[in-house]
Amino acid sequence: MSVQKHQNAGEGCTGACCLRLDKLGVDIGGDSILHDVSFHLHCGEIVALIGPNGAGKSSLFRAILGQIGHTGSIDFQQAGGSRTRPLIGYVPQSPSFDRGDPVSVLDFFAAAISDWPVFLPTPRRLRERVRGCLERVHGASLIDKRLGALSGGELQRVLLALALEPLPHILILDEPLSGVDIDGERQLLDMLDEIRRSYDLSILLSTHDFATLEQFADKVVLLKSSVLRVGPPREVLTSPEFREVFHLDLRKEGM
Ligand SMILES: Nc1ncnc2c1ncn2[C@@H]1O[C@H](COP(=O)(O)OP(=O)(O)OP(=O)(O)O)[C@@H](O)[C@H]1O
Repeated sequence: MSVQKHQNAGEGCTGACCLRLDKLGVDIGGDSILHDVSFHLHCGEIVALIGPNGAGKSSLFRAILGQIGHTGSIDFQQAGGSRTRPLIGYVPQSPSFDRGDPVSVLDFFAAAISDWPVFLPTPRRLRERVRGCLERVHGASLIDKRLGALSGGELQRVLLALALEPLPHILILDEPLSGVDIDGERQLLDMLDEIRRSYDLSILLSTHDFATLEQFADKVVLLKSSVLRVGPPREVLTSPEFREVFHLDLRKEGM
C-alpha cells in the first residue's frame, strides 16, 4: 500500500492533519477516565504521550482504536482531503510468551496475516511474505526463532513488523521502551524514525522514559485525565505542569 503524503505537515495546524482529537472523553464504569482531550497528530510526526500511572494513556489508545466508546470526536483526514477511517497499526504493551513455547516467529506471523492452517507446512510464498514484513524492521533473521526465545527488543521488532502489515496511516505503540535495554532502545528509536521517513506515517507512542524524548519526539502530550500541556519536548519537560504532575520540587533543585 502506498501512503499519500500530506503537503503541509509540520509545526502548527495547516489543515493537513492526519488525526484530530477534539474534546474527547472516556467514562468507564461511571468513572471519568478522560475528559476534554484535544490535540492533532500530523503526517510523518512522532508524538509522545506522557503522564503518570493511571493518567489514561492506554485508555486513549483504546478509544482511538475503537475498542471503547468515547464522547467528543476523533476525526481523520487524508492528504487528498478524504475522511475515510484510517488504518491503525498497534503494538501493545510488552506481551509475554511462555519461554518454552514452540511457536516460531514464522508460525505466529503467518497465522496473523493469513488464514493458512498453522499445523500445515508454511508455503514458500507465505514465508517470503513474512520475510518481507520482517525486513521492514531489519528482522529477517528472526523468522525461524521461537517466540519464547526472543529478547525484549527482538519481540518488539516482530510486533512492530506485524503492526506495519498492511502499512497503516497511524502507528500506535503502548510503552515500547519498557523492558528494552539501552542498545535495544536506541535501535527501536532509530527504526521508528526510519519508518516514519520511509512511509510518511504518523506515530503515537506512550513512554515513561523522558531522557530520550528530545531525541525522537516532534511533539509531547502531557496527559493526566486531560491534556495539561502539548508542545516540543523541551517546552513540555520544563513546564510547570510537568513539574507539578511528577512532583518535582523546584526549591530542592535550586531553581
Ligand atoms: N476496564 C477498566 N475498568 C475500570 N477502570 C479502568 C479500566 N481500564 C482502565 N481503567 C482505569 O482508568 C484509569 C486510566 O488507566 P490507563 O491504563 O488508561 O492509564 P495509563 O496512563 O495507561 O497507566 P500506566 O502508565 O500505568 O500504564 C486508571 O485509573 C484505571 O484504573
